[in-house]
Amino acid sequence: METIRVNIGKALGGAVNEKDVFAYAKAVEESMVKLHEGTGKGNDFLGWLHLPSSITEGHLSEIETAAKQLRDRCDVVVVIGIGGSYLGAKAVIEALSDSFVQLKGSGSNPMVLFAGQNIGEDYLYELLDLLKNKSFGLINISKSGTTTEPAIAFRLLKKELESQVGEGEAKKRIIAVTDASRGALRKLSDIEGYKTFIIPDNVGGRFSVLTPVGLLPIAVAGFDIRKLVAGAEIMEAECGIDIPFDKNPAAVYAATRNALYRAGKKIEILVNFNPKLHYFAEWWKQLYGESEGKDHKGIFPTSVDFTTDLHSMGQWIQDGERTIFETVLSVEKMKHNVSIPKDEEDLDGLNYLAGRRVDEVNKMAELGTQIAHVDGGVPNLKISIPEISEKYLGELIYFFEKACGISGYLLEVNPFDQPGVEAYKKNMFALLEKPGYEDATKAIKARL
Ligand SMILES: O=P(O)(O)OC[C@H]1O[C@H](O)[C@H](O)[C@@H](O)[C@@H]1O
Repeated sequence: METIRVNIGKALGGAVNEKDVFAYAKAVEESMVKLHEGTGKGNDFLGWLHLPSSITEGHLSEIETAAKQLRDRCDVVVVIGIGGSYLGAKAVIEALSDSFVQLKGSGSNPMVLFAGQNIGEDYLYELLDLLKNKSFGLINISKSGTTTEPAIAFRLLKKELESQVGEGEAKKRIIAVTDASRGALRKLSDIEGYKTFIIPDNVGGRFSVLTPVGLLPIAVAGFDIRKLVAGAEIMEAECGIDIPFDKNPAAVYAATRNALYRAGKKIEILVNFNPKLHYFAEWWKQLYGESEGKDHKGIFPTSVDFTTDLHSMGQWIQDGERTIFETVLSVEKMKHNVSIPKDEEDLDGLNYLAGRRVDEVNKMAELGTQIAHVDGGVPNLKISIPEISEKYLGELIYFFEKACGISGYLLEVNPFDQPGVEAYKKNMFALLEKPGYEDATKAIKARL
């Protein structure tokens, strides 16, 4: 059976060698045990570990039925959420969709839009303006149920929806995904009688794409959540505790990036040569950034879209400070076939490419870049993806989650909390004079 594959060959021979990676084998094994026995830091957030294999038929059917309810009633569905309540669905939908879906439409599928992932006033104005002539519904996602950005978006969109279709019909077009009992969104949903899905207590936001947080919007967009989960289940087995170090992709990836970090490679760049994976990298950045960046430690996760960014960031990567390494998401097979046409005049000098596929040019750009960057002192890991499909995206999701858990323990941090995120929120609430923040308001205003 074909699966995604990790190749670390081009990461070795410079800053680290095979011995340095294998030196992590024992620590990786210990990290695995901590994850599987629940004895490590943050062990009340390990629900994601067996999520793919424990999702029931009944649960998937319930999600599909709710998705159908929205699909039948709405031309547009706005998914409201931020961070882990946004990026997984956005990543998968973007990867699987036609690049011009918003202009072409998507057959019988509703258009899926996002809100609550920023506090852009113009963004919200323009969205509300668009929705005025549309039959729309809402999926409101917040694990805590108290996050400011989605709460503002929901208040605005709910009002617009109710004024368009009335309160009764609006209730049928709103689905909430939130905590079982806590938070403002839970309270509101119970009072209004919205259909709700629960985010399990033991699954943190950035590990929640395989819960209704990701699965419901993905199903609404018309994609096969069963294949996504089945792909994740394949990697749950392939990255299992019983798979030896050198055969276990999550173990090898976690060990290699930690070996590189210890050798001074402080920045990991997730590279794609396929614009459909742009948001997959955004999802990955939250996963690794929030999991590892703490106690004044952690690889800084960043991303580039090639070849686009070879014409902007390429110079820095080739020639800047040697503190970086790259992890390339390499998609093997394209969905479509476009060949370069012959031109009699050949003024652009491209006839040497006539009859060859655009993807062949892209693949040579990828190979040429790998050789150039390795020559320039940038270690290069490669993750081969047979094609972009639900199955392989599911595999990628679980692979990265498992490697992240292992890697966080190798770094000796708690990979499952994010205390640092609260600092800006406290200041923002104090500056906005939120009730309960009176002392903080006084203190922060004195500093301005
Ligand atoms: O789902 P929510 O509770 O609304 O949280 C949404 C996001 O915002 C928080 O500030 C955290 O940093 C993220 O880990 C989380 O995914």
